[in-house]
Amino acid sequence: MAGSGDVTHGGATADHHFGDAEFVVVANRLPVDKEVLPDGTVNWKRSPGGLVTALEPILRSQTGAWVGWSGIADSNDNPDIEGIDIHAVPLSTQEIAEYYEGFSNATLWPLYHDLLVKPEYHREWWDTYVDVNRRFAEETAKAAAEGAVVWIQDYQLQLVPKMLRMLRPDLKIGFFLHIPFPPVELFMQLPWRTEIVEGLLGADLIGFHLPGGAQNFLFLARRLAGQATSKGTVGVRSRFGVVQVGFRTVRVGAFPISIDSGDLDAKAKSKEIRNRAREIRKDLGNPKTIMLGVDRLDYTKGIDVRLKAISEMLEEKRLDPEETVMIQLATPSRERVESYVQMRAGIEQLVGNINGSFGSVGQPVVQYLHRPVPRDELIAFFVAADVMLVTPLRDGMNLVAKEYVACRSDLGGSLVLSEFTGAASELRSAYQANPYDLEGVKDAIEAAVGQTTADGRKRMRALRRQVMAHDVAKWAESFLGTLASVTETATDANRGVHLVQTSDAADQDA
Ligand SMILES: O=P(O)(O)OC[C@H]1O[C@H](O[C@H]2O[C@H](CO)[C@@H](O)[C@H](O)[C@H]2O)[C@H](O)[C@@H](O)[C@@H]1O
Ligand SMILES: Nc1ccn([C@@H]2O[C@H](COP(=O)(O)OP(=O)(O)O)[C@@H](O)[C@H]2O)c(=O)n1
Repeated sequence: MAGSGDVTHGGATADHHFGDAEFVVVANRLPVDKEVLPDGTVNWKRSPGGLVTALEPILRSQTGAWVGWSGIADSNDNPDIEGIDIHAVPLSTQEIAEYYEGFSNATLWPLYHDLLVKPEYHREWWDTYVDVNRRFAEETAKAAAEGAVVWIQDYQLQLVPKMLRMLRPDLKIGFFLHIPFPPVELFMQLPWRTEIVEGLLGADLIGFHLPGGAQNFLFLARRLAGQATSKGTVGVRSRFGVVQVGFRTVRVGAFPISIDSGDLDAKAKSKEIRNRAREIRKDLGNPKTIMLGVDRLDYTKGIDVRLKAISEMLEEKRLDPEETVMIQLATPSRERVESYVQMRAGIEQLVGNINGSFGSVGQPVVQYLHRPVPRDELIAFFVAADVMLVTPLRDGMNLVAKEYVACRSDLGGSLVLSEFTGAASELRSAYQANPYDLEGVKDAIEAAVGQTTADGRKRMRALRRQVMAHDVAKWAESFLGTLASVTETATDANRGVHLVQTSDAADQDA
C-alpha cells in the first residue's frame, strides 16, 4: 500500500527546476469550464465561483499560477487564460472514479459531514488518492518560484502540503479546508487518519471556516501525530492555534469564507434584474409567498428537510397552496456516486407527492429544476423570493445564504437558516432552526412567512451589515496576511503560547 510518507526528497529541489510563479493556487478544479461552441470550436469560460473572483486579482498582480483538474476525463487540455499560468493535472477515468468520486466524495465527504451516509473505506481508493495528490504536489513544485507562496484548497488535496514540503522546503505553504473538520469520535474511523493529519501538518498555516474545526484539528494533531500544540480556544481571524512539528511551527486558524458581496449587491439593484424578478413573480401567478431553495443536489443540503416541512404545513393548513409557491433550483452534482443517485430519487418523489396532493393543474406548489441556472437568472430568483430556505444537515459555510442577503438591498425577504451551517455563526438575525427538529423548522418557516415588514427590515439590515462588511476579498486577505506573517523560527511564533504534549493533555483529552 502506498503511503503519503514515501515521497522522496529531490525532484525540483535537487535539480533546481523551479518555476516562475510567486503565488500558486492549488485546487481540485481549475478556474475555468470548457465550452464547445456550435461550430465545434472550444472556449474556456472563467468559472463563476467566489474563490476565482477573490484570487484572480492577486494572481494577476504578481506572477500567478493555478494547478488543478479541468473536470474532464483523460484530457490533456491546458487552457490558456490571460494573466494566469494554468497547470492542468490530467485525471484518467479510473482516477476520477477512485480519487474524486471514491475517496473524496464517498469516503471523506460523508465522514466530514457527520456520517450522513456511511463512508466507504477502500484501500484502492486511498492508493489512488495518494497517487493523485502526489501528482498535484509535483506539478506545483514545477510551477512555483523559489520562496513562492502556495495556497492549497480543500479535502481532495490533504496530502499535498507534506508532499510539497518534501519536494520544496523553500515554499510558504497555506491550506484551507472548505468543509467541516469532524470531531475526534468520527475522524478516528478513518484507516488513514494519521497520514491525513501529517499531510496537513506540511503546511505553515491551516485554515478552517470555524474555530470548532480548528480545535478538532489541534486535538488530533496532539493525539495522532504526537505533536505539542496550544490548548487555548481559537478565535475568528485571531488567536491562532499552534502545532510544533520539530523545528517548524504550524499555525491553525478560523477564516470564514464569504462572497463578492459588492458585485452581487450592484447586480441585484440593476434595472434588468429587477424587471426579471417582477416577471418571475408574474409568471408564477403573483403568489403571496415565494419560497426558494438553491443548492447543489447533495444529501448534506437538507432539501428533503424543507420539502417535508412544507408538506406537513400544507397538510396542517399552516400554508395555503393557493398563495404559496416553492421553487427548488438544484444543480446536478456527483451523479455517479450511489448515495447521490438515491438521494435524487427521494427528493423527486417528495416533490411529486406534494404536487400530487396539494397542487392543481397548471399550478404546482413546488417547481423543481434539476439543471444549472445562469447567474443573472439566479440573482433574479433571489430578488423575487420572500423566504429563502437554507436547511442543511451539515454545511461548511453555505454561500447561498450570504448571496441571498447580498441581493436584498431593498431589505425585503427573510432567511430561514440551519444551525448546522458555518454561515449560522455569522448570520444571527436569520430565522435559525435545528434541521433535525422538523417542528422547529416549520415554526421558523411560519415566522418567516408571517413576519411584519418592520421586523423583516430590521433583521435584513443586521444580516447585510455582516455580509457586506466581510467579503471574499477580505477572506483571502486575512488568510494570506496571516500566512505571510508566519515567522521562520519556532521560538518567535511560540512566544507567549503554552504548548501541551499528548501525555500532559491525556487527562483532559480522554
Ligand atoms: O467540485 P464539486 O464536486 O462539483 O463540488 C463543488 C464544491 O463543493 C464544496 O463546497 C464547499 O465550499 C464552499 C465554499 O467554501 C462552502 O460554502 C460549502 O459549505 C462547502 O460545501 C467543496 O468543498 C468544493 O471543493 C467543491 O468544489
Ligand atoms: N442551482 C444552483 C445552485 C448553486 N449555485 C451556486 O453554487 C454555489 C454553492 O455554494 P455553497 O457554499 O452554498 O455550497 P457548495 O455547493 O459549495 O457545497 C453558490 O455560489 C451558488 O450560487 C448555482 O449557481 N446554481
